[in-house]
Amino acid sequence: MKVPTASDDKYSRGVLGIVTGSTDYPGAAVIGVEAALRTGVGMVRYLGPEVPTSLALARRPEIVTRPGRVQAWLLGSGIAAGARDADTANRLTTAIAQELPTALDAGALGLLGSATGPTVITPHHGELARMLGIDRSEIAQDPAAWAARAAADLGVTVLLKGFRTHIADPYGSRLLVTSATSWTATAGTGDALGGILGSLLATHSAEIAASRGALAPLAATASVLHSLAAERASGGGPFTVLDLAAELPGVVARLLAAPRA
Ligand SMILES: NC(=O)C1=CN([C@@H]2O[C@H](COP(=O)(O)OP(=O)(O)OC[C@H]3O[C@@H](n4cnc5c(N)ncnc54)[C@H](OP(=O)(O)O)[C@@H]3O)[C@@H](O)[C@H]2O)[C@@H](O)CC1
Ligand SMILES: Nc1ncnc2c1ncn2[C@@H]1O[C@H](COP(=O)(O)OP(=O)(O)O)[C@@H](O)[C@H]1O
Repeated sequence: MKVPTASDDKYSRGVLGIVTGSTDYPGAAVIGVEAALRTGVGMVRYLGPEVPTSLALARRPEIVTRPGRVQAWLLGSGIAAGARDADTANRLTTAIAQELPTALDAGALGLLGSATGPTVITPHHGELARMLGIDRSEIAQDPAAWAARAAADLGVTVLLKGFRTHIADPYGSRLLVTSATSWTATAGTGDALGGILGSLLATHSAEIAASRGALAPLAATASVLHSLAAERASGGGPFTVLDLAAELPGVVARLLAAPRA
């Protein structure tokens, strides 16, 4: 995690561009924006249709909803692959063409073929099965092996979600994050993970530019932050996604204060 210094400003810390949410799934935009801001980023530029834009602004007036320079992108949560409006399709292709560090989720996973920049994909088992043209049960039998194979075949960093989250990259990194609580299996928690990951990509764009090998540890860090925030939000019982997001600043502070091994 990157700690701001006295010489930083909102731009030097990193700006995250977010193209998520739709008229059908506006909540995904709100969740991703909330999680990104609470993980710590210089600025969020949210670009989307009117309904999710209004909802995101109502919850988080600090976001900027005009296009402009960013250091990383989070694309696709809450966007149905087959039902993109022309503006959304245009925003997605424009973002991908910039070749910046990018997290591809949900409805943007199908754009992987045009993503030539440093890319992390964040599928659940059903989405990875669809991408690879295999049955979901095959992935469930050996998710670590399928994450590794997808990373090698697709040439990107893979974060395969589930109770166990497997992270693999084409350069040999293999990381595993086990969820602290299965109360996390609730709608929208994946959208929050996207926001956390996007925030880390934006604040570490220089490290990623120096080496795409930086993506896997950042993806694992996002997953750890997500799991710890879920554990705190849960306290042994159910929680909502915004409860998880509310725990993120405390989780970050606690990890930064912990002595390093
Ligand atoms: N508040 C909001 O705005 C929210 C918006 N959201 C947005 O909704 C959109 C659709 O996302 P989605 O994951 O619900 O459906 P989709 O990718 O079409 O998968 C369909 C098939 O895949 C499987 N499958 C599904 N989940 C699985 C799993 N965890 N692990 C394993 N397999 C799984 C299952 O297949 P089956 O069981 O039928 O074989 C299922 O029928 C997406 O844009 C997302 O961001 C959500 O985040 C919720 C909150
Ligand atoms: N049984 C489980 N126990 C703990 N965590 C889980 C479990 N199932 C899924 N998760 C986590 O919950 C999140 C679900 O993400 P996703 O499937 O994309 O859902 P959504 O699209 O509704 O946000 C992921 O972070 C995943 O790792």
